[in-house]
Amino acid sequence: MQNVEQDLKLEAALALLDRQSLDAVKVIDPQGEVIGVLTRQDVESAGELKERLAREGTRPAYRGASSTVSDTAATMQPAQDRLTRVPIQRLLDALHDGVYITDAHGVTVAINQAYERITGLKGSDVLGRHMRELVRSGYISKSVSLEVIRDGQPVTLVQSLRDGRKILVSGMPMQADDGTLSHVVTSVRDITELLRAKHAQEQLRQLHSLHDTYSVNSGTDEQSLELVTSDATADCFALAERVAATDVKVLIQGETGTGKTLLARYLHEHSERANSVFLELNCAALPEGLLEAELFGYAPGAFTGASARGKQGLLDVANGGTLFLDEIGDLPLSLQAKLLKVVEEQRFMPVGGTELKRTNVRLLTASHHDLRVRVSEGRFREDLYYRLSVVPITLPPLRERRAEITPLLHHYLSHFCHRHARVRRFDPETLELLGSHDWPGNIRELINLVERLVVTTCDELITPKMLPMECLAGPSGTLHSAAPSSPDNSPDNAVHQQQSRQLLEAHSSATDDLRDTTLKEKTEALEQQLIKRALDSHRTTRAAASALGINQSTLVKKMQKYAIRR
Ligand SMILES: Nc1ncnc2c1ncn2[C@@H]1O[C@H](COP(=O)(O)OP(=O)(O)OP(=O)(O)O)[C@@H](O)[C@H]1O
Repeated sequence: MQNVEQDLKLEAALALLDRQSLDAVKVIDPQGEVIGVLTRQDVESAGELKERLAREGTRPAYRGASSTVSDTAATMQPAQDRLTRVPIQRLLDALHDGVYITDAHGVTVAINQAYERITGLKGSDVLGRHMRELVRSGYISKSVSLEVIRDGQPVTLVQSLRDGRKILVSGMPMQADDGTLSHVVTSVRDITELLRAKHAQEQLRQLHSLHDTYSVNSGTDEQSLELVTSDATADCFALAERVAATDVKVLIQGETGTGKTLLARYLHEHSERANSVFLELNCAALPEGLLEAELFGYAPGAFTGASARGKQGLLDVANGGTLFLDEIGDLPLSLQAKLLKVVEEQRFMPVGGTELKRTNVRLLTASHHDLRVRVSEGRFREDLYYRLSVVPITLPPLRERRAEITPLLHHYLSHFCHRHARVRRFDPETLELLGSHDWPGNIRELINLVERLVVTTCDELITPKMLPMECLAGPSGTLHSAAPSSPDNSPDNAVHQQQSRQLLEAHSSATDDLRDTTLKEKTEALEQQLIKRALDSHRTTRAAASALGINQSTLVKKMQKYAIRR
């Protein structure tokens, strides 16, 4: 804070701004009312003003009253005697930002040239008119001045002009000496370009964050399009290649893990949109509200907790590219109606929005449900089904394309050996067992198992005893197990693994001897062997029972039944 007592000419006032690194100077009229604010940016345009003043021989002077100069603003009073030589309008016109001044009642008393340039409104349209009247007659969409008068506080907001440009409007209340409101000074800045740059930045940010949530197209994806095919799937990929270049909607059906997403990427990468974005959204993964917001985006402050900036929907972000909607059969009916509009008109309404948005996106969809059944159950719109399934492709489960199992095992073994720097190979018997496994989780299950075997085994050779129990159950069901279908490292699974090893060993020695016996007898023989082994390797019946996954009393009963002693 400092006091200014000396006379200051206009140039000196501007220099003061510069020299003292002030951000703004308030300009006060002869009656002591603040009628303008010179910002640092205005100093830049002051050169032009000075030149003009010099040309006209005007040497305006300002007197710094015994007023306070803060770090950010200096208050100066025009010298009464020389005021007539300082046309305030000229000062306002020198500003780069638009200025709009009303009195305390909201009647327009001054605007500058920049305001006319930015808004396209003329002084003759607004001077002397009340803001309410201007809003009513449509000259101005919203009056910041009226808000400042109502609240007695500065107000800043972004307004849209009819030509789409955005302006930042900041209204400041100006007080008279007695503390009452005297004027409202509003500055107006065209921020269209600034917003455009910010928007681009925000789009980029959202795209980056999408990488974490969704699969965004990336040529470096390790699993991208490294295909193992057999006759059963080669036809699917050939068909995909034929239709990829067109924009037709493809509905991919198949069990989980059969490669639906991979096929969708394949379609995208063989299409003309290959250089644009590929986004994937799993419609079964989110509750309805969130799904709608992700897909269609929302307007700023559309609902409690919504970002004040709003959010772009995937339909927007994927504009020009491909949007893959996985598990489309789980899309709630209300959103199916909205999606139908996108399919038919390439337009959609963001949540809480007021304007329809256009999008040029190729929609690919997939479902593990039979969508026709969903339609017949009334859970999927028939019109949407036909729109989305112009070309339906069904990927068979892995058990129906067994020819792919061994190539897939080798493919992923070398992939994970490379990734984890290990050397591993499959024992032929292991390959045989895995080749006859039913793979309910399809290729994803196979990939997970291979990675797990690579990292958990110590020997180079992967033998059958290292396999989880469920993989020992061949298609004939000779050894059926209730083990969990996906491999994991839980203690439960360790028990199952141990059991499976025992079962396998028991199986190989028992099958020959028992060829002519009944299933019940075989099972009992195996059970006895397993119990004996468990008792051999554990000190107590409790530990043996736990290793077998049964409780102690069951084990004791079985020991009695088979007359097994410790
Ligand atoms: N023909 C193939 N050759 C090699 N890898 C494949 C093949 N098909 C699928 N995969 C791989 O199998 C895994 C599962 O495939 P994908 O995610 O495409 O299945 P999905 O049917 O979309 O599964 P979900 O229904 O659970 O979404 C992926 O890692 C994928 O790269």
